[in-house]
Amino acid sequence: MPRFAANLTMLYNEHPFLDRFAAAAADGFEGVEYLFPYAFPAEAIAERLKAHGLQQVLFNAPPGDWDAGERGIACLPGREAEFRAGFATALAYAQVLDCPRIHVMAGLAPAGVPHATLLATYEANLAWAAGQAAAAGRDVLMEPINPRDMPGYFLHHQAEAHRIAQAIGAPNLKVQFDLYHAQIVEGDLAMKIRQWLPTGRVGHFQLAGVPMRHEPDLGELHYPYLFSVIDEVAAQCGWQGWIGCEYRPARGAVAGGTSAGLGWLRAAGVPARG
Ligand SMILES: O=C(O)C(=O)[C@@H](O)CO
Ligand SMILES: [Mg+2]
Repeated sequence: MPRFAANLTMLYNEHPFLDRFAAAAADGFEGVEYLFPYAFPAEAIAERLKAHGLQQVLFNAPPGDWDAGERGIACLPGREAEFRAGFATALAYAQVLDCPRIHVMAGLAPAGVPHATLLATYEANLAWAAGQAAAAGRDVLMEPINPRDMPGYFLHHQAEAHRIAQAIGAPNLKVQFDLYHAQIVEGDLAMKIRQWLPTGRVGHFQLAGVPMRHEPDLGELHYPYLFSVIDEVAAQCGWQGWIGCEYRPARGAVAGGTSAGLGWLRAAGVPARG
C-alpha cells in the first residue's frame, strides 16, 4: 500500500496549525505536507515533526502575493529575482525540515503575454531551481492544476509538465501527479499512472474525492483500485514516494471532523496510532 501524508493546510483545520502535527500522527499518518511553512520558524516545525515521529514530505516555495490572488511566480517575466530569493528561502526551510521535495507553483498566465514568453520564463526558473536543489539533495516539483479550482493557472496537463521536465533534463525536476486535478482535466487515471510512473519523473501523488474535493471515498473515483495500480506499477519500477491527502474533510465543520472521515485510510490498511 502507498504511504500517505496528511496535508495540514486542508486537514485538521479544527486545530491551530502547529497542533495539526499531533493530530495527524495520532490518526496514523507517517508523513505531512502543507502549502507554506513561512509563517513559523523552521525550528518550531521541526520540533513538532520530531516530537510526533513524522516525516516532512513536501511544501511549496513562496508563491508571490497569495492574499492578492497570486498562485506562484515561476512563469512571470520580470519576477526572476523574487523567484530566486523565494526559492532560496524554501531551500533553507527544506534543510531544517529535512524535506526532500519543494513544489514550485507556475503562476497565473497574465493577459497579453505570449505563451512562448511565459514558457521560456518558467523553464529558465525551473532549470535554475533544479540546479540549486540538486546541490542540496532536493527535488523540485511542478503540478498541473485544474482550471475550475484555479482559473488561468499556467499548467493544466500531466503531459505538458512531463514534456517540460524532459526538455530541461534535470533528474531532480519532477511532476506532482494530483489525482484530483488530473481526473477533472484528463480522466483515464489508471492508464495515466501506468504511463507516467515508470518514467521516473513522478515525484509525488496527491488525492481527493472528485468533484467536491472531500474525502477520497466520496465521489466518482474508486481509490482502492487506483492504490492497487500505484502499488503494482511502483513495485515494477521501484518508485517509493508518498500520496498527499489534500482534501477538505466533509465532516471538518464538526469537532474531530478530519478524524471522523478517515474510514478510507483504515480500509487502506493504516491503523490509528494515538
Ligand atoms: O492545490 C493543489 O492541488 C496543490 O497541491 C497546491 O500545492 C497548489 O495550490
Ligand atoms: Mg495538489
